[in-house]
Order: sequence, then structure tokens, then C-alpha cells
Amino acid sequence: MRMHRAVRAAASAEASFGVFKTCAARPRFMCLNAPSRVLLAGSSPAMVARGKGAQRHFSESRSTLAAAAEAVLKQAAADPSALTQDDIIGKLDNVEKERLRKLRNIGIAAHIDSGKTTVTERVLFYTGRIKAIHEVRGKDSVGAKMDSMDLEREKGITIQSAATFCDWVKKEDGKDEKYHINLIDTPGHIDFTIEVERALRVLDGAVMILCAVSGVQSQTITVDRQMRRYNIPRISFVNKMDRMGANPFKAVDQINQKLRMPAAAIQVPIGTEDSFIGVVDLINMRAIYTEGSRGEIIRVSDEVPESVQALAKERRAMLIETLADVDDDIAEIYLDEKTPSPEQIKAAIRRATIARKFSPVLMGSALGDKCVQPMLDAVCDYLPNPIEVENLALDKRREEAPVKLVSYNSLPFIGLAFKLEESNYGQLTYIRVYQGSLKKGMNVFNARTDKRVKVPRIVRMHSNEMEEVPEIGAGEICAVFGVDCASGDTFTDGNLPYSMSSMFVPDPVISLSIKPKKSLDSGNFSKAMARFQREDPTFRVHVDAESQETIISGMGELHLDIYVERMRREYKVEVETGKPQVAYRETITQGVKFDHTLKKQTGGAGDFARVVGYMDPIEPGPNGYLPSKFREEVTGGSISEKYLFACEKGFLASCEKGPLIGHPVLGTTMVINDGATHMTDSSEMSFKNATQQAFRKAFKEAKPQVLEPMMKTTITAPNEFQGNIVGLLNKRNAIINDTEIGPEDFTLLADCSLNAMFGFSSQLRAATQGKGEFGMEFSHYNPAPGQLQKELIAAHDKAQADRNKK
Ligand SMILES: Nc1nc2c(ncn2[C@@H]2O[C@H](COP(=O)(O)OP(=O)(O)OP(=O)(O)O)[C@@H](O)[C@H]2O)c(=O)[nH]1
Repeated sequence: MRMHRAVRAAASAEASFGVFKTCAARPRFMCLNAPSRVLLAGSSPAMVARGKGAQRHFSESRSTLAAAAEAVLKQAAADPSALTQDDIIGKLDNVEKERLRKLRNIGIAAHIDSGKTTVTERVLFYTGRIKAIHEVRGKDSVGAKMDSMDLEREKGITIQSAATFCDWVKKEDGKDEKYHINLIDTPGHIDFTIEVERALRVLDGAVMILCAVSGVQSQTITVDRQMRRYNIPRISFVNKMDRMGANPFKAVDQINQKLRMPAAAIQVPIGTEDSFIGVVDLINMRAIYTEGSRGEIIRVSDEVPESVQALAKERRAMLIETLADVDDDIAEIYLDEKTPSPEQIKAAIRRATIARKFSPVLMGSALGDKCVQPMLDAVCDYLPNPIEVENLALDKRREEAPVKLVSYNSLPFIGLAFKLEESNYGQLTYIRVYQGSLKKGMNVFNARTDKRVKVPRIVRMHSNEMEEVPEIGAGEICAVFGVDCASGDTFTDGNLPYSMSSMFVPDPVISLSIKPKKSLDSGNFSKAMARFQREDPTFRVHVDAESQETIISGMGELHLDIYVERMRREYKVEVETGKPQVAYRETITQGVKFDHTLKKQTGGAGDFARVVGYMDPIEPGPNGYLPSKFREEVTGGSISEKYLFACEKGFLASCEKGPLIGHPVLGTTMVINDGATHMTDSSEMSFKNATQQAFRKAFKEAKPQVLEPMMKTTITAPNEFQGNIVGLLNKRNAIINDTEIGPEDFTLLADCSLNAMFGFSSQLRAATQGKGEFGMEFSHYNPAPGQLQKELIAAHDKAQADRNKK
């Protein structure tokens, strides 16, 4: 057996110091265990009184809760900095702790077609939320519950994330334990990535699904990145164990190698492919079979079939070894050459998973109705409950100092609106309640707009159905009607000047012109545009000032196609679209001075404005080009405040539509430090126009450049095609950043320009006999190649000349 890292380290310590020490440090794994100062949300006696007088929904626990909250709040009022989050949690009474202990907010995320929706359908069936199972693109034409949109059912892809909830009764040592699970099924396709972003922003844990044949795929890598961005602990589920060539251990190796996430199987399969009938639970060394017409009967046997005994022993040893690498308790037991008990293993998996140092891997076949229930047990066993996750808000009173939120019903309310959806009953706003509870009829404050709104209706979502509730407790997810806001807004009870950081919204990279075929439809067309924009922050609409065309921008061709199709189906508007265009940017590369006078004095009211200053390029930051900036450094009042404001407006308008090819301007500073005003002929409009003219002239003198979007591209394919793919990428001037070669497949990470990637999918298919796949997401802007810049500028100038002729 190979020498374990902990043994090696200890042995070398012994060699150097002559002392053999076992791991002394106790694990500091859960984020909540580290003592940290907490500014408690709210401390006035009035708030305590409000907490006490709240609607009696959680009736049996209310009085104890209020008493506990009062004690905590009083202490916080006396000295807020003296309380740690542990103190607060320690003071939560048992009923409240029990409610939170059995609450899970989880997402299901994975590469396209891994089976997220199929798994979710089983989860809903086994938890009794739905009475029958319907397949994605199934023969009965009903479609899976979570793909509620017609388009999703037809295409067999998830477009929008869908939320639901269920109760799972976990059987543990002959006892039944009921867990409440809020679940969000997310789309796999990169074009709908915002749906994954906003789901992960508000969830406490995730199930990462992998295909047993393909293992880690290009989009798994993106999902992994997103999970890391929001510190999401995850369990992994290797699905499609019924498929030919299924190999769960390949997926385990790839999670370790490609995602660099320590992972180990906690099950091994019994039977393969067609004859896959169950799994061995490696922790308790027992066999689990799912039987019955839809796998609803779980049979547990202490007898592990002989055919898998050796494999089970080997994999159990690997599990313990991997855990010893990430958990000090297991490392200590391992060093003492003892075997940890099932309880110790389970506890270590839970600690390490929540600390995001480990991912336990389970396996099954959702389509074959096999072994989904043990995955649900694992959600309860290893993913965190809301008080095990650190959720921070920013305190506006204290220079946005972070404040920890505690999912405690009697504390003042804080929630985050993470998704908006138009429904037949008006705007539906999805909210994660981080602290306090949200009650029907309650007034909440929008931290961004400072506006007070009443919450008329609260619902729990079950895909496209809803269930009205009078109150939602802390740590839960719900949706509300009649609350006007933007995606990412924080809501409070009005006493706390807190806001929460929002999710990451990637920039759109593709745009196209669009117009209704019949002018009669323009009313519905505008309605659809407004709705889609409100719902999806990665979908943008603007009207080009010169061509008067409506331009839509988004994350990819599929993203925009789906909106065009939704417009046709949901709004009955047939549209004409232009060719997809890359979202270019413009910038300057050297500093330049300007002194520009706008002068029209031809009798009557004239126009006069003089602006003097300079333009400079802004050094790109670590994430690329920065937004352009305006500054005034006028001394002596040569331009009044009012006119300087107009200059800034002129600057912003210029940046929206750059002088080179009409695309937005990045990385450019414009400074106005002098100028002149005419007593009667100057106006805000003349200063705005003068600034725009000066900008245009100076920009062209400052060695401008067209920037093109570069895409972080991940390609996976069988090893024999590596040469072909490198060839394809070289032709596209891609920069290959990393290549990982596994036993069968390789993964290549490259930066490619989006422009060069049009038509790539069909070429990749041809070059790999259909076995290669790729995913890409926006990374940064780079200067476009010289020839392309010339072509773009020439095309833009020609279009402008044609327009002027008309
Ligand atoms: N053989 C086999 N096929 C499966 C299994 N689970 C799902 N599938 C099939 O895989 C395809 C994709 O399943 P979905 O559940 O739509 O996958 P998804 O990950 O939700 O897809 P997107 O959301 O569009 O990315 C469907 O044809 C399913 O029937 C499985 O366990 N075994």
C-alpha cells in the first residue's frame, strides 16, 4: 500500500526531530466553528417586541423562540462585538435548532444531459411530491415535472431553473427523521449559465451529477468553477450506471484530477450496465437494492455479494485514505493504524464536505430507477443546514463591514431576491430568507431603492405550480407576488441598513438585430422584450441610435434563439433577425490632448461651447479592461457645474457607441480641465455635443483598437483525437493554457476568440467522430487581430455612408 501523506509527513518529522508526533491539531472545519465577531442584526427593544408579537405560525415553538431571541438581542444591544456566531447559535432553542438541522437548500447542477431533470423527477416521486414519473422527452409526451415550459419539453433541455420542495424521511437506526428539502434544478447549457449562478448564490449545497460514461465533461468544469465562486459544498452523483461502458471510478478519478477536488466513492456498484441492481454502502459495508416497479422499495442486506467484496474492501480503504488527507480526526486514527467506525467515517465526510475539502461520490441510474434514495440520504447526511453556512450582509453604517446573518426566525428579516419571473398573476419574485421570517402582509424595505413594499402573497414553488403560505421561516426559499424589484435586491425589515452582495452576471457576447414582421405586433414585441430583460440579466436590449434597429444581446446563439422562439409562442409575434454579431469593444492605446470649440453663430440663438482636456488609456485590471471614466479638473470656473454635468452626459453617450465601429468603449479616461462659455449661446446641449465631438476626434488620434471577446474554452475528447484538436485550435490562433491527459480522455483549456469559434462545434464533431465536446464562457477582452479590425472598421464606415446617402 502506498504510504499515506500523513504518515509520510509524520515520519519525516520524526527523522528530523527524533520525535514521532500524531496529529495534534484538532480539526477546524466548519466555517461556524471558528470564533468570529458578529454584529447581530438588530438590537432595539422595539424589534424584540415586534419579534414577540409576530404572527403565530410556528405555534408550538413561538414563546420559547421569542424568549431566546430576546436574550440574544439584549446581549447584542449591550455589546454587539462580544457575540460570536457560535454564541448566537448556542442560544437558539432546541425546537428552532431542530427545524434548521433538518432543512436543506440544494441545487442540482451538471453538464448538459447528465440527467439532472431525470434525477429530480425521481426525487419528487420518492418523496411523494408527484404521483407518477414522466420522462424528459418521454413517449407519454407529458415531460418531466421540472421542465414545465413547452419549449423545454419539446427540446428536452432545461432552459430555466425550477424550484421545488419536498420532505424526505430518512431511516436511521430504525428511527424516521423527516428533512425538508428546497431544491433547484438548473440548466446544463452554458447559454443559460445565469440560472446556475443565481441558484448557487442562494443555495447551501449542491448535488453535482456526472455521466458514468463521460465522467467530468466541459460543462462540469464550469459548474465546478461556479460552485467554488459561491463556496458551495457538494456531493457527487454518478448517473447513467445502466449505460454501456459505465465506469464510476473514472468519474471519481476525474473529480480528483480535473477538478482538483479530493473525492472518493462511498458506494460501489452491484452489477454493471444492464444488470446494475444496487450498490454497496462502503461506510456500513451493506448492500442496498432498489426494487419494485419504480425502484420505490429499498432493500438493505448485510450480505455484500461475493463478486464485489474485494472491490468494496479496496474502495473502502481508499475512502478512508482520502479522508485522512482532509480530516485530522481520521488522519489520527489512520496513523494509529486503527479502523474508523462507520460513525467516525460519516462524521468526517460531513465535516470535510461542508468545509469544501471533499466530495463523497454516490452512484445510480435515474432512468433505471436505481439508487436515487441513498443520494437523498447523503444530501441530509453530508450537505450543510442553513446555520452551518456563513452568510454575510454588508452593514452600510459601518463602511459596508460584513455582518453574519443567522437563520433564526425571531431576528429581524433579511432576504435576497434572486430571480424574477413573469406569471399570469403578475411578477413573481424568488426570495431566499437569510434571517428572520417573512409574513404575508408584512412591509419590507428594498435596500437599493429605500422603498417600502407590502408583501401581499407568499408562495412555495413546485415547478410551475404554487402553494400559498402565510409565513416563511428563516433559511427557507419562497416566492412573493406584487413586490417590484430587480434581480439581486436585498430586502430588510426597514431597521437594518444591510445589503447583500449579488450574483455574478457575465457580459453578453453575441447580439443580433430583431424586428417584428408585422408592425401590428410591435406592442406585444415591446412587452416581450421588457419581460425577458427583467427576468434575465444576461439578456439585454437596446435600440441602435443610428440604424434605429432593436438589438438583442445574450450569452450565445441558443440563448437568443430561445427568446425568438418564446416570442413566437408566448406573444404570437413572428420576428425577423439579422446575422449574429460578436459584442466587440473599443479602447485607446495612448494619451492625447484635445481643445475643441463648438460654434454656430448664424444669427438668432447660437451654439457655443469650448472643452479642453486630455484622454488617457486606463491600465487593464487583473480581470481585464475596466469601464471608462470621466473626470473634471476645471479650476477658475471656466465651465460651470451645470455644463460639466452635460459634458459627462456627452462622454457617457460617446462611450456607449464608440467612434470606430459603434461598439461600447472600455478603458478610457476623459478629463476636462478647461474651456469657455458664451454668455448667451452656451447651453447644456452645446456642452454635451462639444464633448461628444471632442471625444470622437481625440479617440481617433489616440491609436484606438477594436477589442474582441475571448472565451475560456474547455474541450474534452478521447486521447486519439488530441492532435486533430490542437490543429483546429492552432488554426484559430487559440492560446492553449493547460492540457490534462487521462487514461482515455484528455481535457484542454484554451483562450479562443469568440469570433474564431463560429462553426467550431461541427468541425469538432467531424474531427473527433462526434466524440469530442466543448464548452465556453466569456473570459476577457483582447485586441482583435489587425486584419479583422480593418475589415470591421471598413464595414462600419460603409454602412454609415449608405445610411447617409438615404
Ligand atoms: N441511460 C440513461 N439515460 C439517462 C439516465 N438519466 C437520464 N438519462 C437520459 O439522458 C437524457 C438527458 O436527461 P435530462 O434529465 O434531461 O438531463 P439534464 O441534465 O436535466 O439536461 P439539461 O438540463 O438539458 O442539461 C434524457 O434522454 C434522459 O432520458 C440514466 O440514468 N440512464
